[in-house]
Amino acid sequence: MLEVENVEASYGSSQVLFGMSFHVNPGEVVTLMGRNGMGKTTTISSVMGLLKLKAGTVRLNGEVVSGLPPHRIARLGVGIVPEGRRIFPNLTVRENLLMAAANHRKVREPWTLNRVIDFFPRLGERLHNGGNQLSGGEQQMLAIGRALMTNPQLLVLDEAMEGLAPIVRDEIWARLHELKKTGLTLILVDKEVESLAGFADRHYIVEKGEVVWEGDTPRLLSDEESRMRYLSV
Ligand SMILES: Nc1ncnc2c1ncn2[C@@H]1O[C@H](COP(=O)(O)OP(=O)(O)OP(=O)(O)O)[C@@H](O)[C@H]1O
Repeated sequence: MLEVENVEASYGSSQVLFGMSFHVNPGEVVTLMGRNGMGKTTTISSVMGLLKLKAGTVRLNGEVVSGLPPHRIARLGVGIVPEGRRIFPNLTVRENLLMAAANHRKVREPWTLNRVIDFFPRLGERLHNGGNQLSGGEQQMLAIGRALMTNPQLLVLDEAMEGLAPIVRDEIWARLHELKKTGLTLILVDKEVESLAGFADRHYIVEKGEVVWEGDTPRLLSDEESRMRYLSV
């Protein structure tokens, strides 16, 4: 579904991605792991069209999308739950959700306001609260709900569990399991090997702007040396 090939990208004169390559098959859950500052978020920005590539290609369903503006890539069905959530603090929960609503690919059972509220009942209780009146967990649910309202075929979550209490994380993991069951393709950027291993199919470890390790979950769990080398802090 998604192929990222030899992507190079910079912020001004400082290069961050040096030949980033990975792929995601339809229905898969894939992680990008790695320590802080290694280029995971920059990789996501490159996929979303938020950063001009110096080299390399991004393909979605076989078609080159690198070079397209972000709104075109979003219309093709790539949804994002960005690092830091970025919900609109001055809009209500309902407004945050409705402003994202789109079904450009004409999916048969689209995500709607009611479906998102059924999925996250807590958002239903907070529908008329402002984005700035929500707890961290509720904000994260809203960020996921908002991305679902775009009816993505590929959903990217960047550090979705960051700063959340364990009980809230469990609640959100349970929802992500439900999304996986629907066949939605997911990319998770995260650092928590334990929770990711129980959920994802394959993993890529990013270091200094390139993939230095890849493998499925059993391989990740058995390769303690690589986990220590690339992921321990
Ligand atoms: N907007 C920016 N302008 C300049 N440099 C940036 C910008 N965003 C990120 N960087 C730098 O690019 C490098 C990669 O950052 P990136 O956010 O992609 O890493 P990451 O692996 O996602 O880490 P984290 O988990 O901390 O978000 C870092 O050195 C960072 O300081």
